Amino acid sequence: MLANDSIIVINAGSSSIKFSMYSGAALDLTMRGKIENLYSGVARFIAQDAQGAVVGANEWPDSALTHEQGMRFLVDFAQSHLDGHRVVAVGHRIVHGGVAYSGPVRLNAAVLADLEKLIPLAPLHLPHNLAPVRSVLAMAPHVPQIGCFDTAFHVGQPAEAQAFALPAEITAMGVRRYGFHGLSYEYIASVLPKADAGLAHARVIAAHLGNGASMCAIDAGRSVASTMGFTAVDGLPMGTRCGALDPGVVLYLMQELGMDVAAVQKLMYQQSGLLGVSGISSDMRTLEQSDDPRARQAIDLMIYRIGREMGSLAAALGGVDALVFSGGIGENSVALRAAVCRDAAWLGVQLDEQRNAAKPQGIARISKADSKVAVWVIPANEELMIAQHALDLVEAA
Ligand SMILES: Nc1ncnc2c1ncn2[C@@H]1O[C@H](COP(=O)(O)OP(=O)(O)O)[C@@H](O)[C@H]1O
Ligand SMILES: CC(=O)OP(=O)(O)O
Ligand SMILES: [Mg+2]
Repeated sequence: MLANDSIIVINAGSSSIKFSMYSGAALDLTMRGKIENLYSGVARFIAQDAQGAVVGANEWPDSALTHEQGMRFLVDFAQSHLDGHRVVAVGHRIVHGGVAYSGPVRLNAAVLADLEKLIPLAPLHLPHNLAPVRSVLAMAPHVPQIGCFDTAFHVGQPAEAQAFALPAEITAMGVRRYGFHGLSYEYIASVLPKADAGLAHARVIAAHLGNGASMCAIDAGRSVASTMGFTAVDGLPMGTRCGALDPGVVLYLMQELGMDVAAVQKLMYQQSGLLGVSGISSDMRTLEQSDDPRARQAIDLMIYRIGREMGSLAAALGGVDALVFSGGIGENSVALRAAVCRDAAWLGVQLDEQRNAAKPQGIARISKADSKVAVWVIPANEELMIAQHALDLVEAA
């Protein structure tokens, strides 16, 4: 990697597209940008250079911007802001790798065809993850594209953490728990020991709370359990996803209410969670500002379910030494962190209310000095993990 050689990273989430450009062998962040609020209200774009100066901004009022429209805008923007940088690789976050893809991989037509078969396992994400790969393949076929999987970090989980109690032949078909947000957890596991060397072998519960939300039990840097399972609809209630649901509900919806597969999928992925319970919004900021009791009810349900999952993950770990908040909600919602920590007092969590309320920027400890469980805020950085994996693969080639 020469100083002007750059890796572009694309992270297409369910409600946002983030992109970053890293340059030189040290992977210095040279530009980053984000379009958020896709499909709802006012979509916003902002891009910043290495110093944090705004180099681009846009707004799409009331237009319900799609991933495709967003990507088209970002490609145009990136091309006109390359500023002498040579793109040596494009790294992508790919939500599901299924059984076959357990580590970063060079993407080509054959791999794409394979991954397309996994779309039913991640209908809200995979089509948006794969579309930009195809566009870049068509525009610049010689540029290596690297896929990094959200499922990969969880591959080494104990067998019982991965298994459903289903007949063995169904399990053998790949119907098992995978876990997601793995790039986020991998980043957390990599930086936590740098923030506190005493936590290198710790039992950690990490909560990635964004539009998609999950929690992960990490033992000495390795994933041992996750709240997400076969798909990213399991576990916590999210912006628009219901999270864990008695499977009998699905049968009832189909048998008694006559809903077909598409309707049930839409209900579980797009009409539930914070949006469904509140009837107002999937956006935590909007709900926190509302005085409608249904907004409170939706937030309280999320907090309750985080607390329940914390108990479950603590059991998987045999105890807890640290709790980490990440993702748009985890990094920014002072009130949610306070409520979650109050509910987790039984585990030995003691939040420092002042540090929590100080809205920490960057990696910060927010628990009291004598808290048995250290509480940290670690801003999600899936993009850096992707850039590192892409660099490793390009250099190994
Ligand atoms: N200051 C804030 N206070 C509370 N919630 C916030 C704040 N900023 C962002 N959020 C919430 O974070 C969520 C989006 O998380 P993010 O990780 O950016 O999404 P994605 O999963 O699409 O990457 C939204 O619910 C948003 O309301
Ligand atoms: C896996 C997942 O839920 O991703 P996101 O948070 O980007 O929706
Ligand atoms: Mg996210």
